[in-house]
Amino acid sequence: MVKLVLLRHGQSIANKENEYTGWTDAPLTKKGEFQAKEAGELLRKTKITFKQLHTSVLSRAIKTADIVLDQIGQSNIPVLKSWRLNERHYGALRGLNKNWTRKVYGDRQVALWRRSFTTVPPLMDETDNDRRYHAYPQSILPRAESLKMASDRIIPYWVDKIAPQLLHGNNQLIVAHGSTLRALIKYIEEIDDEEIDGVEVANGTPIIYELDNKLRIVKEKILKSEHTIY
Ligand SMILES: O=C(O)[C@@H](CO)OP(=O)(O)O
Repeated sequence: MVKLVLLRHGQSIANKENEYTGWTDAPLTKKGEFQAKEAGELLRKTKITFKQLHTSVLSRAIKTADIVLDQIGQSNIPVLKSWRLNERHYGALRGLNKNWTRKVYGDRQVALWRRSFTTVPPLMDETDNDRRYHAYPQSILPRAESLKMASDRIIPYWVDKIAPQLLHGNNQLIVAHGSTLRALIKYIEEIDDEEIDGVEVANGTPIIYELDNKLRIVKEKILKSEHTIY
């Protein structure tokens, strides 16, 4: 049985400040580094050997991945980084405090922005002018994304880079972001559009799937530590 592990990065400075983050490159806090280390320790005990690690181009995920690989003694494996695994783009909301937006726009609007499948946050005027995206045409870079839009750029990555590896029996580790992982969980577990708003992914908490040769779930386990907070 092949194994797929999903892991959300440790706490970032923006998580700590309760700010919308998306593609903002917020670094890990000390607590975030600790959570990554703890996730690595939990994974080491499973003795899973990975063939590849997939992550985004955002430093909170890359740093978490580095810490985990070090902890599990597998820093030698290939690490693939793709903007397709970036967090969902929060558009003009990024940098704003979530509680402040609740006061100004109301709980219902904030719940839609944060957890609905199709609601698009307010657009930024321009796409991100950051050199890590310069190789891509403006037309494919978002100015804000619903979870559905994020899913539409994440699933092709799954189909091209992850599923073929799993079908060859190669265990895969994905270190990414709350909504990137919600999109993948929705796809893997075939969760309805209306039900996905109830799915939360905690920082630094590995989710292990055992999959059969058609990539159907045989077993799922969440490795919680005593510090896991949803
Ligand atoms: O701000 C963000 O980018 C995400 C993840 O931290 O937050 P939320 O839980 O609101 O989708």
